[in-house]
Amino acid sequence: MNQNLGTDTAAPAAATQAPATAQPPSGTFGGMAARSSALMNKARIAIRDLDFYYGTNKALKSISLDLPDRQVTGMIGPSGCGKSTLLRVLNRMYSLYPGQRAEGQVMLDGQNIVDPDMDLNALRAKVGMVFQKPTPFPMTIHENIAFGIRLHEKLSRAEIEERVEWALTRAALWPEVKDRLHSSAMGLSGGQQQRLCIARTIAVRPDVILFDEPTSALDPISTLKIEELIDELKQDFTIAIVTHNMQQAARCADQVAFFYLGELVEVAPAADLFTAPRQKRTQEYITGRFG
Ligand SMILES: Nc1ncnc2c1ncn2[C@@H]1O[C@H](COP(=O)(O)OP(=O)(O)OP(=O)(O)O)[C@@H](O)[C@H]1O
Repeated sequence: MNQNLGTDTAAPAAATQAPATAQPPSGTFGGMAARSSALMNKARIAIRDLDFYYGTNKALKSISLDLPDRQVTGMIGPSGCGKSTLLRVLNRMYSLYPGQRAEGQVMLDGQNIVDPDMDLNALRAKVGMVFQKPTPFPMTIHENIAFGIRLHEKLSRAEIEERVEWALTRAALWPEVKDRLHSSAMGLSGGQQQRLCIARTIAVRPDVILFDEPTSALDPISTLKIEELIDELKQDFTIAIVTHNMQQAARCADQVAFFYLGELVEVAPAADLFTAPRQKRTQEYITGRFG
């Protein structure tokens, strides 16, 4: 888990990307940006010149972006700019749909995720996804977690029990469900269901977790819990979160990427992007002039 990829497997990211190394950039940025950039870890996923097509509609245009190891990348931008499409590339969900295709490089552990030969089962064990609407399976709380573990690993019964407890604890749900593990997951509240989905995702011990607007269906208290959880989980997992909520991006993300019409306009450490964006379009978006 969490072996560093490094950036040696791919060409450097686009000019708008702050380097995902411990080296502060020289010259180009002001002192604050340089200090913040120095906080970015090495890339866990390195995206280079990625194009994506829905049939003839090009939804992503030459995207180059690093997801730093064990840090949170926030993805923001107006509706239809390609944020969810990018997440769907990172776990190859698009492969289920004929006519959808990606070109370019998305490097993880020395392999190109968009390569047709990529082993999709292995990829989905490494890259987990949490959706907008909580989607527990109609089975018990325990089975929701154990089911995925059994699919990916051969563990003894005792090891499965241990992993179930570990995942529910990491997802900050264990104290609330430990006495009702064999009740239906459908009886949990929306916020609890979303934490169950997070537990289900981390139970197979992925390296990367993708969150697609994970709190948009939740109340403010449940939202806060999920945000705190994301902050906790980044100690062990590399995280990408798509959100329409800029305060959420500012609270959760180490770096933020702003997309517009299928292009990556700018990526920077969160504090810099929200206080000193370098691109006019970013500034217009974060000040509410469009979107
Ligand atoms: N299944 C599809 N078939 C054809 N075009 C699609 C499909 N899904 C998305 N698109 C198009 O791809 C582009 C990017 O959509 P995407 O859903 O990635 O945007 P988004 O930034 O996630 O939007 P939102 O914030 O509204 O969820 C849009 O132009 C959209 O119309």
